[in-house]
Amino acid sequence: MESEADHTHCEIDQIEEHCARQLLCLTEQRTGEEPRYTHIEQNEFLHRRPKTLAEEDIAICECKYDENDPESACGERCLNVITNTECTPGHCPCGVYCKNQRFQKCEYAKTKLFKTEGCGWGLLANENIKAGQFIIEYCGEVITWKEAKQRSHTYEIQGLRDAFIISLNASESIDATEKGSVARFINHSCQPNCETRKWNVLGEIRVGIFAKQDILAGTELAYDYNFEWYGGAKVRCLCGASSCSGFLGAKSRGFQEDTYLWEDDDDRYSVEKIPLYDSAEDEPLSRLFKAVNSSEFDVAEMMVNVNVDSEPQSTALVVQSLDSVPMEGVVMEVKTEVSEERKLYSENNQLAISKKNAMISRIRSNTAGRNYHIGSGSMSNKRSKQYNGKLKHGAQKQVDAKCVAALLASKEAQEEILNYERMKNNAATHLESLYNEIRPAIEEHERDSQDSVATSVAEKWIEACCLKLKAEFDLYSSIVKSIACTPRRPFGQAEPSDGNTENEIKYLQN
Ligand SMILES: C[S@@+](CC[C@H](N)C(=O)[O-])C[C@H]1O[C@@H](n2cnc3c(N)ncnc32)[C@H](O)[C@@H]1O
Repeated sequence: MESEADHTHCEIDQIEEHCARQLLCLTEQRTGEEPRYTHIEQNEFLHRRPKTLAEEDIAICECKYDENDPESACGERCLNVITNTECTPGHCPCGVYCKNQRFQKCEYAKTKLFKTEGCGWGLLANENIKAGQFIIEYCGEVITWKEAKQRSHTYEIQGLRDAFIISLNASESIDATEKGSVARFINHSCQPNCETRKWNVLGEIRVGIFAKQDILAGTELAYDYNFEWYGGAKVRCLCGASSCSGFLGAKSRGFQEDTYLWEDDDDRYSVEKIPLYDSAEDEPLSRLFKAVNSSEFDVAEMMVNVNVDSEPQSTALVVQSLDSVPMEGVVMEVKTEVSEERKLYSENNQLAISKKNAMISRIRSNTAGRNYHIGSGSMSNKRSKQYNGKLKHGAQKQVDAKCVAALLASKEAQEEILNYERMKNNAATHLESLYNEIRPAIEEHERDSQDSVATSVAEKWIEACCLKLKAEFDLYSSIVKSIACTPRRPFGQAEPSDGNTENEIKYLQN
């Protein structure tokens, strides 16, 4: 049974931990080492006052404390817990025994900051953590969405490599760049052991990091950022999971629209320093730390090992090239070997195709799990040069119908191809105007981290996509048919002026 004395001990522990963290910040700031930030354990509201809960809005649960049943004092069955709402002190029937004030009382798991290989700083469990356990609150400055966009642009210009802005709700974000809790150091993994959850605490939404599974002391904590990488750098994901999506925020629009990588000139992402894992079995829970037997675990020793003795075991990392990163969305690949001496593929369509795929991707994905966003800062010249000219996997090559038609001897075949091309272009124009029409709706839903795109919007888009795909299919099948059945015009010969040139065979009609 918990007593008042236990509570006092717990508070003293928390104060000690708080002081230790402040000291760490100050020490690091003094020695000029990263990370430099101000440690806070409460969100700071920059554009408004924190909400105060009106008496009538206080959610009071029906729990009754029973000393023989620890779960009775606001455990899993508590109505407030079920609705992700913390009990209000002074109003909970369980009084001091209420276990549902974890954010308010900073009931964090013990964690430890450490230097990773390749991902900057990271956070590890400094005690065994149970599945579902609240680990820490993601604290920072609460700012408007607009301010978040401006800030991330500024950070980008300043050359800040790490992103610390997460989405709080439809119109607000938390920026932990300058001020935050140690949750700001938790790295991303495509196979994470933690997740974020939003809780209503005294009327305000707050973001917590929770364990998805039992986590042994010494294991690096990680959650799936799934963030909206609206602009700025793409960061190659170094989580090492077999299911790794290749990049941080790989599902986001920004990922598909932007084209440069931080790592190109960043020592931190030097790929030869990353250990190579041959198979999923070989893959550790964390790329950096295998699960450590907690009884033998010594954080101090490990910190030394990490900082001093961390020479890489392997000198190679298989890095997926950007070209091979799978994109969501419907793409059509047509391979035609029409001519060696003529360039049949137009790259002008790359941007448009990429944009459409990004759109489809957004419609498909549910935004509920997305946490991060980066403002739509423009790409610096330096960065844009580094990645110029690289094609992304999803941006499939497009057949230049006019070039193909010009190679054919049959005027009828030429006309058919050009006709299908016109239809395809019309469908593309329709899709383009639809994109502009529904864009505000899409963006609005993207900002709302709890919602997904409305079905009516998605249906409209899908219909236009299908029409365009059909038009493309018609065009490409016409090209394939023509190439298979119509002789080519000999190289250097003028284009046929009518359908009866010498070389022509009767064009195969439908
Ligand atoms: C919220 S911060 C995490 C703390 C950060 N590592 C630091 O040193 O302050 C997010 C940044 O960490 C880096 N990062 C996090 N997870 C990563 C991963 N799986 N692969 C590569 N970089 C990662 C990226 O630079 C990202 O923008």
